[in-house]
Amino acid sequence: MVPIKIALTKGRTEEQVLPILEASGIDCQGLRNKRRRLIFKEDPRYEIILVKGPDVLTYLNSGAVQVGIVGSDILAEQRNSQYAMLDLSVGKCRFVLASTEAFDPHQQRRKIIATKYPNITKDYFQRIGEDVEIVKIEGSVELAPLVGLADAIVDIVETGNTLRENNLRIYAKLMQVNTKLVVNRLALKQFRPQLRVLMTNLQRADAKFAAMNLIDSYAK
Ligand SMILES: Nc1ncnc2c1ncn2[C@@H]1O[C@H](COP(=O)(O)OP(=O)(O)OP(=O)(O)O)[C@@H](O)[C@H]1O
Ligand SMILES: O=P(O)(O)OC[C@H]1O[C@H](OP(=O)(O)OP(=O)(O)O)[C@H](O)[C@@H]1O
Repeated sequence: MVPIKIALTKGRTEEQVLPILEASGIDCQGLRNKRRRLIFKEDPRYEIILVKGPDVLTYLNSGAVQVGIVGSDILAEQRNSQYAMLDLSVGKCRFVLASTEAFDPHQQRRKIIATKYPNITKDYFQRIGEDVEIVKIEGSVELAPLVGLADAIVDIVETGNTLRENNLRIYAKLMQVNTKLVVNRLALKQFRPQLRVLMTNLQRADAKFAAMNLIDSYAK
């Protein structure tokens, strides 16, 4: 049987999804002890490759992989047209507009907004009918309004710690984010029975984790 190829986003997503992959019955020994390896074939049903988030759709669209596991922030930013088939309960956070106390959301001057996500930012300001200048930066986004690079930022917030520790506050909530399983359109036909098994098992494993996390969060 030809294995299904899965592009898994390296880093935070990989760490959060790994227990779900294992609980779904996929052999992840290799991923657990990966060192610098990037391809994992321990489970004969799957070939898992580790890629940067923004590259997941490049692999998926080219047909190099059939399945991608990636944050909905990246899918929205890249205006994905493949099928996001499964919502996982991990990677949950949200997009916000944030800045210092001194920021005036109604300022007359055209605002400068710093972000890692220019399309999401553009779409948001278009929706509310405001023309802004967007400055794309690659990380530590919270710095931008503190050092005068921008008036405000559009970024991801999970716990709110990064905003708090940098004396920033939220001015608007844009959208929710979570990790998704995306499937290449062609693969849906070619790998239908195998994809059914993968998705059913993942959904079940994810539901179990979500329930356990819910109980833990209430029991704290
Ligand atoms: N603070 C957060 N809490 C929860 N999920 C997050 C958070 N930040 C990012 N994510 C989600 O996890 C994915 C991966 O985040 P990660 O921080 O590993 O990526 P990155 O910062 O873009 O990558 P890199 O560190 O390689 O530049 C994001 O695409 C998003 O879906
Ligand atoms: O609300 P919190 O729980 O504090 O999480 C929010 C932070 O997490 C992300 O940054 P990341 O850790 O990916 O670092 P980066 O600055 O390199 O993007 C995001 O860009 C925020 O800075």
